[in-house]
Amino acid sequence: MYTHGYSFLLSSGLYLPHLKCPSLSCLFCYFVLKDYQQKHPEVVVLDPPDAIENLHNRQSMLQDVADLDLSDCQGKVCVPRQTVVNKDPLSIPHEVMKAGLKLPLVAKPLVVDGTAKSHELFLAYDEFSLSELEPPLVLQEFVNHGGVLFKIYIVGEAIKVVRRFSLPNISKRELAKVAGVFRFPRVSSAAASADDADLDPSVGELPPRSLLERLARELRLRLGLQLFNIDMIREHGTKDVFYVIDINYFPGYGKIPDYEHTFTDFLVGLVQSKYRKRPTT
Ligand SMILES: Nc1ncnc2c1ncn2[C@@H]1O[C@H](COP(=O)(O)OP(=O)(O)OP(=O)(O)O)[C@@H](O)[C@H]1O
Ligand SMILES: [Mg+2]
Repeated sequence: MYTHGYSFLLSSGLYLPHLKCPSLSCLFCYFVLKDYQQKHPEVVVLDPPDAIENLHNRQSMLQDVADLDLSDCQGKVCVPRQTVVNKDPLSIPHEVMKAGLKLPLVAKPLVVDGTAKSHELFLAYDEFSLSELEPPLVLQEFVNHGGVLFKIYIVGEAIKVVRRFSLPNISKRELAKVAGVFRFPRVSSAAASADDADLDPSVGELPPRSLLERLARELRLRLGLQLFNIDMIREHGTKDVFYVIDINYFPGYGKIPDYEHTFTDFLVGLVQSKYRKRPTT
């Protein structure tokens, strides 16, 4: 079994030995896997490296969500308005104005490559301080969401949702009073689960199941992936307007209750469907 960052390889129902790799998006692993795939076309590569690569860029990762039309569903799923600045930090204020983005903004490194630096995020309260940031960056409108985030884990056809604490709302008053760009800690690794917290139902209520099922199915097809998670927030003050802010490949499934069963069911299902497809001799 090849677990780190990339796909599971199944060869006639036997797993390959586990290869250890320190990085979630190691280029070496990427080429090893590509090479292996070419030499062993009989092996099922669950999630193709090229599709995984798509999630390592914060601009391309959200494109498929932006293209979705779920208007016939119970709710709306959008992506925050955003723009990309590749080079000149001094051009950021102008680029933000050109794109018509509203403050405050979240500044995120464009490429997610498994390093701590690629997860260094900043909140920007005024346009002039934006030049202090280091491109290449995605600048995204901050969406007030009541401080709760939904992590939606996809394992093939299975969907599991957990609640995590997130950044608090930013009021107009605070925005008017504060200036500058501020680095904020990696909330996802620090935050405790919000599943047992006494949350205001208008904030903590899970997104409708039918919406999640449709979203997961569409993204599985469009991204061409089976093992990923979606970070989604509900726009504060609405019941059913959601924003996808991040998609991660092969996330820490340990955070979902009963993940062992979800995973083994998925793997057993794969082996069974492989055997079913085999021509009988
Ligand atoms: N547009 C946004 N509006 C409001 N909050 C946001 C927005 N984008 C990000 N955040 C907050 O910042 C956190 C981290 O953002 P994001 O998931 O995009 O970055 P990341 O580097 O992948 O972080 P992590 O690895 O912790 O998930 C989110 O969990 C959320 O709390
Ligand atoms: Mg995230």
